[in-house]
Amino acid sequence: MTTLLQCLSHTPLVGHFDPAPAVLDEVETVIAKARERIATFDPELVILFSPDHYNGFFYDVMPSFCIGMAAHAIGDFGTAAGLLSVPQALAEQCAEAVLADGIDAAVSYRMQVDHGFAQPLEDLLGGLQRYPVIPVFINSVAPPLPSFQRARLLGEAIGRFARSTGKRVLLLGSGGLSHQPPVPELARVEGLMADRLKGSGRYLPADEREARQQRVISAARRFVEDPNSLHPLNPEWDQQFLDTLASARLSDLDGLGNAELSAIAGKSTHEVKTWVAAFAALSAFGPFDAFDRYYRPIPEWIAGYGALAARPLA
Ligand SMILES: O=C(O)/C=C/c1cccc(O)c1O
Ligand SMILES: [Fe+2]
Repeated sequence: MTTLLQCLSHTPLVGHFDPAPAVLDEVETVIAKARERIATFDPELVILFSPDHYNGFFYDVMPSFCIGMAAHAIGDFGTAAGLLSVPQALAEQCAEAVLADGIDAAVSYRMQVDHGFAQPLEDLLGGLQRYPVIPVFINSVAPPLPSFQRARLLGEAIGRFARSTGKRVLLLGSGGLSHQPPVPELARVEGLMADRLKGSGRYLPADEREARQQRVISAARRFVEDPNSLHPLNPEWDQQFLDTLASARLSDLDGLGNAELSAIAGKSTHEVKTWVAAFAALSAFGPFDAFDRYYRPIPEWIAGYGALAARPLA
């Protein structure tokens, strides 16, 4: 097998405000199984699609897509901090191939990433540096957002590159499903917060970082008591989305507009474009089989929480 895919929701609330032990056990079992499968696959290259949450990408320059040539994680919410092991020459070849294929992704030689990248690297791979990883950012929170179609085409281009390497490639998608945590919006803030979103938030003072995290934890507590205190989770849409991916109907999502998705499932649901890109990359290897599907709405984590694996048909 030359490729394996694992998509998984992330949430920085893990360990800060957890669901009941039975739910936690269930999720840990799902993650442990995925981790074991990945260890057996023993990837030579990992390509990780993830969003950011105004920790590394800001409105000074906000790309739709960015491929990391080097990257470091900030360690927000207690996730791992430090350098990722990015194979620079291979990442450069990836960017060349993607641009030659018609997708104008930005590149970064100093990509700053948050829990969106760090959590799957820790939980699924065992750390930031365990395997060589090319990080691929998809803007999922800062309008104007890329469309489902562009995310799919990005994924297909990266998949063609991945296939051309001849390596055992693990494709990871991090984020989603339905959710809307209290991420600030440029159109709704002014003064210091607007300035933070425009770039001064790249190096937050410790007290502001702490206050920011506490705001999210408090919002989660309120959300459990009152599901309308944030945009409600949408298990029905989440399950349909998983059906769409599992049955390889990725282009069915092309017609779903960004405003429509926000209204149906919440403004951070655009993170599912990381899953679409990962599945599109897998599709470049031919027909695939999706398996080990998991889903549960977990309000404590402000997440329609899911997992789905896939591999090429034999
Ligand atoms: O505030 C943030 O940085 C993001 C929080 C969050 C909460 C729940 C689910 C997610 O995907 C998040 O990124
Ligand atoms: Fe997120």
